Amino acid sequence: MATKESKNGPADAAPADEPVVRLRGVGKLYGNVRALEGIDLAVRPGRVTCVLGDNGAGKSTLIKIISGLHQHDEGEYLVDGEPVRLNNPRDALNLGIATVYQDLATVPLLPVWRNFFLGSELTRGPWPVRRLDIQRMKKITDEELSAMGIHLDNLEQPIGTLSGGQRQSVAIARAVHFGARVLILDEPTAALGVKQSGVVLKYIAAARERGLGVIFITHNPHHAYMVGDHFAVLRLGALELNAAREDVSLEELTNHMAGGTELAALKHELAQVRGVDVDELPEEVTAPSA
Ligand SMILES: Nc1ncnc2c1ncn2[C@@H]1O[C@H](COP(=O)(O)OP(=O)(O)OP(=O)(O)O)[C@@H](O)[C@H]1O
Repeated sequence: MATKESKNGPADAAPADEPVVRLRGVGKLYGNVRALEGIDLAVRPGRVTCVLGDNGAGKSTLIKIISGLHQHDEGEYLVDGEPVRLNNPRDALNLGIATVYQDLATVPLLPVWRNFFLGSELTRGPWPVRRLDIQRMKKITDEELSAMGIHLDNLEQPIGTLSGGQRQSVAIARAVHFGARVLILDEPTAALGVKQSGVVLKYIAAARERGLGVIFITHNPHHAYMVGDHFAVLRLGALELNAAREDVSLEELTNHMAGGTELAALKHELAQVRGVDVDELPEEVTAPSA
């Protein structure tokens, strides 16, 4: 079970605009490897918080802490304004924090509606003749997908026959149905082409419209900027940018992600290689902003 830490009692009710999830100075060590340090992050209802960063920057560690898979070693993790310590993902789910992983944990050969209710099947009738309530599960699946603007011709089709974008969208609708207030999306567009990524971005926006706080993990600043309200860029375990949309342009975000200084050095090296026309590389590579 999640334990609420005693510093704030239940009397300290969270004000209406309080973030659902807030991290204050959170740090994490794996032995003597420092994976995260001094992370401040707020996830508000009806807002998309994008977490960007290169490989090894600490994105997975951060979502593991928020989703209850790992515990933080430093700082505070607050839910509804109260410090918590989550022992497992069930604790996070009980607080309304759901994670949609890239592999989606679906059974490809089972119909869409079976996957929607996987592990939480509805039944009817008394024990020992209790049976699956197939009609109700199909109806709810249909209603929940429609509410997110997802229209499938046939809920009987195996989920493995859907496109990658559609499968992600079903997983998002499923999390919303089972009571998520905060949705963590682990690189949902990483393996998708342009069109399918567009499908997923549309449903991220739909989840926001339904009042969820969304944490969107991505490598891609363009995808982040299409739906993001707030941007956190991780670099070597620390936040190198933590800015609201109005305070950062797409160009700045791209430059932070690209590591402008490193790219400038790379461009210099490429200049020594025959056949690489460095003048064709983007201008910001040579003039990174601070
Ligand atoms: N279980 C572990 N034991 C030791 N070090 C770890 C462990 N997990 C992660 N690390 C280290 O912590 C740092 C952050 O890793 P993390 O996986 O969180 O980064 P990431 O941004 O998610 O990268 P990727 O996009 O490649 O998954 C890295 O230096 C990594 O080597």
